[in-house]
Amino acid sequence: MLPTHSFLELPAYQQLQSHFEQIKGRHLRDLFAENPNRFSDFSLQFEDILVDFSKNRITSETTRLLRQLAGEAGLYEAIERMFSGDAINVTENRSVLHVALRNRSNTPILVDGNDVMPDVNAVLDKMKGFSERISSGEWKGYSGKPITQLVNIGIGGSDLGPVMVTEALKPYAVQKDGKPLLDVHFVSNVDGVHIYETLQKLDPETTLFMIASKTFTTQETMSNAHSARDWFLTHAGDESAVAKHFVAISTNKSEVEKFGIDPENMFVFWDWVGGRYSLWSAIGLSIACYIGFDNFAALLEGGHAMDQHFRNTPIEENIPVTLALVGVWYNNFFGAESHAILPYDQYMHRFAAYFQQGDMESNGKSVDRNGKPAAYQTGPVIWGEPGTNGQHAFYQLIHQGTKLIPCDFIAPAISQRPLGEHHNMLLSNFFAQTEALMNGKSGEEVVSELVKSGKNEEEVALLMPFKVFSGNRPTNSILVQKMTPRTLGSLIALYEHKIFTQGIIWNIFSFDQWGVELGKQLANRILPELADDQPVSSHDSSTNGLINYYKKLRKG
Ligand SMILES: O=P(O)(O)OC[C@H]1O[C@@](O)(CO)[C@@H](O)[C@@H]1O
Repeated sequence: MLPTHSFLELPAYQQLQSHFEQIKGRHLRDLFAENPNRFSDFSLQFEDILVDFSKNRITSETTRLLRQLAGEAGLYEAIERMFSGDAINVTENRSVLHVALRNRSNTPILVDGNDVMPDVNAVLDKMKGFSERISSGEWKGYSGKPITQLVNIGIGGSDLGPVMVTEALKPYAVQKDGKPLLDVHFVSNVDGVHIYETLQKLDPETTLFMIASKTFTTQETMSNAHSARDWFLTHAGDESAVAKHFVAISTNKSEVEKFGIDPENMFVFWDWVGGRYSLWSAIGLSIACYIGFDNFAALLEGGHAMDQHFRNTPIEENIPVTLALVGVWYNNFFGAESHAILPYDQYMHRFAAYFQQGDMESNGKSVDRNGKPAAYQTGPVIWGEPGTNGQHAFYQLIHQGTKLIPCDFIAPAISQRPLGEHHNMLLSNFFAQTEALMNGKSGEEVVSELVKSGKNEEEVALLMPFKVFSGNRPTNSILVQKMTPRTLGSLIALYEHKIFTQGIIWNIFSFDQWGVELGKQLANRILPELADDQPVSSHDSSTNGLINYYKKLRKG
């Protein structure tokens, strides 16, 4: 087992507790007033990515103590252990090497004494060749037509990454006659609606299904894959056509063969790739086909550049570590329970959803690496929607609610789709919201506005309390020049390493996910009970009652 610390007993934790008592009441307005260089003192840059963390309730003493906390928690050693291929995923006895998938400098990375890079590069070459055969039209379906529709069938990490990236990089889609060559679809939910609605849009002669599953045993994915295969065969008629329209992406060759996919059409990855960290692997095949392999390679390059930044940059300039530490500050000292990711970029509309799995499946743990219950908060609830939509949905709570919601605002300086004043309007909101959250609006300002608007004394007295904004609500602003494949790759890797850093500080195992097993086990137990209309009594009264009511209702 790893030599591990107890978070609460770290000297820096105890110093941070007293520091918190000293500064928790400081207002950001005052922190900015006392340091005209606050923006430059609390901003970091990586390539074209500017990270402004000055609108956080921190001082230079806060960052000093937080960095000390990271050192005491063994962060530097932990980073080296990950990059060196040590089996840091202890409970599954696996390495954690999504960084190898994008290791474009090809330095050897050893797992059990073997350099994994030749295998990584062989799969990338196979992905390149396949994506080029699809985009050139060389790959033909059973009736001799080229492929124009891709369907990725997967869930969790076998879905969320490809969805997020193909949406975020839609402007980079391979084009034919002025529009995207490929329609890309994603089926994930076991709800029959999902596969049904997708199949309605497909031409079996020109559709290719990618069955993406690390284990190739996930109930949702295998059910959807079989339904897709059945649908396909009703049109194609002949089993031999399957090979032209189904490929598999998995670590499990025997299950792929059992499904009936030719191993030649299998794109492999390895157990040292976590599902939620797998978009860089063959799981990214739909991405590589949709945006072209060169753009997929640029995504990898961006991730690799951030890996090198994370591994080699001193903590004071280290962006993933900085964002991780600021998150620990709110999570463990201010008691914040969630963290909002708010991209001011409609193409990035699935970015927060992606990191719901990335962060919450990694750090949603309550037992530390010594197997002891964690007597402190660990991973936050991750949520978010694109701006400006969120402003019309939940910003009321962020501005005037009783909860502290640390927020990451993300925006590109250059729009992929410039149109009149739209981008300036978007960015004016991006800038205004963090300014408003920081400054708020005082009672005096509210009174003066109300008087100016003609309200009488009684109306002013009535309205004032409801129109005051306390401000002092913390945000990070991440401003990139343009959301290119490289920039997106760096941004994703940035958040991955933030999650890693927080896991080390909280002394938890971030790369297993035992918490997803119980629900699946119980569902597998209940499924056969639903096969007939006999009432059940093997559960608690609620579950029995619900199942029996379902059986009654479904009769119509
Ligand atoms: O890729 P697969 O093996 O089908 O797993 C899908 C998803 O299921 C999990 O919930 C694990 O069971 C996620 O960790 C994973 O990304």
